[in-house]
Amino acid sequence: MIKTVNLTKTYGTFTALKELNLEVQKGTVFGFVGQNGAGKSTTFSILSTLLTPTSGEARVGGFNVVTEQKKVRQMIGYMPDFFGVYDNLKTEEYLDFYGAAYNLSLTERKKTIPQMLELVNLANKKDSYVDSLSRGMKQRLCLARALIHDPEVLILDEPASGLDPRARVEMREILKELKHMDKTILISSHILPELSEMCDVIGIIDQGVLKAEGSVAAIRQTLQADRQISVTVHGDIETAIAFFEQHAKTTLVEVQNDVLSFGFKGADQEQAALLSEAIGHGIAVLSFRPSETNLEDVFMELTKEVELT
Ligand SMILES: Nc1ncnc2c1ncn2[C@@H]1O[C@H](COP(=O)(O)OP(=O)(O)OP(=O)(O)O)[C@@H](O)[C@H]1O
Repeated sequence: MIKTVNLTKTYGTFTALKELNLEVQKGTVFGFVGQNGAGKSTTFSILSTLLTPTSGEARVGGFNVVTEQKKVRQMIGYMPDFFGVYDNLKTEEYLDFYGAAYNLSLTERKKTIPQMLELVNLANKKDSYVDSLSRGMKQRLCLARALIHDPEVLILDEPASGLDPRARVEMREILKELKHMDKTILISSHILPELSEMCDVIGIIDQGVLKAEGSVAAIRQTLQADRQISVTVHGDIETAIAFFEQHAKTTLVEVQNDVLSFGFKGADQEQAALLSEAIGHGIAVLSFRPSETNLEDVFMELTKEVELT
């Protein structure tokens, strides 16, 4: 549904986005994670046809975002990170205005607008002025606006930013509903747990470069992030210390209260092999426990790498 090939955007000598290659399948919820300035909004603006790439290509539903803008715009609903609302309009009028802008007939608007207001939990606010709405409500109204022409693809730039925890939960529930409606959703955030829960695939971007892409579990595995392994043995701990110290994939072996721990860099398979080797060496392993790498650690690991280069 969405494909970018070597997508690049430069501002003068500054590269905001560097050779981004993305592929998002229909019906997928894709989470774009990165710190401020990583290049998320730049990517979303290009996909929404609002910004022209310097080089490379981007397609939505097979249509080129530069040469087939009209077709792309019909396919997407875009919710920018900063949005303006027309304060002197009532919510229903506001959606009517956008519906008309998308060439929906009066009959279509009369049918669609109540459905959209229902979907974003604003049915009881249809006669309220936009400026009387809370931030969370305004954000949901903008989501309804992005949905007014029933687009197949939704591009949501930090839809939960600035919302209190309750409003975030509400937003998340609406997005779950949209997922069930088989929309393809691209959503950005710098808050990882929020995305990991509701996205099928996550892409981590840093300084314009896509550092990793895949399911949360796959990202952890591909990165082979350093993990900490704790081992307890029955009997001779000295042999175990010597074994783990000489092993090529372990670092910083230490013992505390009869628990041996060390750093380990390797994939799951190699970790399993290490345990077999230890047993093969006659070490009576009682427990062998790797620490859980959470998404936050993965993210920190990735961005640390970039700072070092
Ligand atoms: N018009 C512009 N001129 C020059 N630099 C720009 C312009 N727009 C964006 N940038 C720079 O490009 C980089 C990427 O910005 P972008 O807005 O895509 O980041 P982001 O990941 O969306 O961050 P945020 O979460 O803060 O919105 C930033 O360093 C930003 O300062």
